Amino acid sequence: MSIHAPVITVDGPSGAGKGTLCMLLAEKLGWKLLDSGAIYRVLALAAIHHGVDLESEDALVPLAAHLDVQFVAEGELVKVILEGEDVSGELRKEETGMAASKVAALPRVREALLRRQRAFSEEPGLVADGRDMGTVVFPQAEVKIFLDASAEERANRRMKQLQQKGLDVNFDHLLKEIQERDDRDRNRAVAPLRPADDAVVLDSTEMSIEQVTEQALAYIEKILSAK
Ligand SMILES: Nc1ncnc2c1ncn2[C@@H]1O[C@H](COP(=O)(O)OP(=O)(O)OP(=O)(O)O)[C@@H](O)[C@H]1O
Ligand SMILES: Nc1ccn([C@@H]2O[C@H](COP(=O)(O)O)[C@@H](O)[C@H]2O)c(=O)n1
Repeated sequence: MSIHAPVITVDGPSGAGKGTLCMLLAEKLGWKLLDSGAIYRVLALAAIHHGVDLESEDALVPLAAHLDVQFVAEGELVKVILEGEDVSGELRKEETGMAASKVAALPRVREALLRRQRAFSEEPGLVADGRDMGTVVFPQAEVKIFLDASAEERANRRMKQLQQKGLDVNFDHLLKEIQERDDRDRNRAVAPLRPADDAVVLDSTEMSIEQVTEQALAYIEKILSAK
């Protein structure tokens, strides 16, 4: 029997649909949600605002350890406040994701953010979205899902998402950025993006959001009812 609050981890590459799936799962189960990518993105923004080099591990570690950030729920949305400033818009930009993947490649930076991520785990349970949730942050998680999709499909989804925000985007440029970020996330020395040994892999390339949610829920129910 587990002595900690139950955790469901959802890892995978950028644009696979992790955030969408995690939000729906957390809503259905009434569990907490951790968007760990947002923490790396906030750190990257803090570094940029303070003129800190994104590759300087020595300068980034204290910034990570004392990150002054609040996630404020406002209806369906979460406002992100960094050092008193609302950075919610800036946070979701593609360039912020790219900067986040640079700071996320540094081992001591990841170490400095571990406790902050684990603190999200509380009753009745947590749905954790990221790259290393099942392998490093919550290795004891009851359910581990690795959500994948082809790079082309992910770029296509991102393009539609940005177009809905009224932005003019180029598919080839987005695909190149996604591949560059994947490459950095998969090949870094610490906590590289990969499925945990005990994760189920869901390939969502040909699946709708509803189909992904249905399959994930069926898997979660199967595992949790057997515990
Ligand atoms: N199965 C799906 N079919 C079509 N579109 C999808 C699917 N899942 C998610 N999407 C859409 O793809 C876009 C990216 O999804 P989402 O933000 O959930 O991905 P993510 O894996 O969390 O990405 P990131 O790691 O970069 O934050 C969103 O616009 C979302 O609505
Ligand atoms: N557990 C995690 C989560 C994220 N990252 C890095 O942050 C970048 C941004 O993540 P998004 O999910 O918000 O797109 C991502 O590319 C990773 O480099 C991470 O390393 N570990």
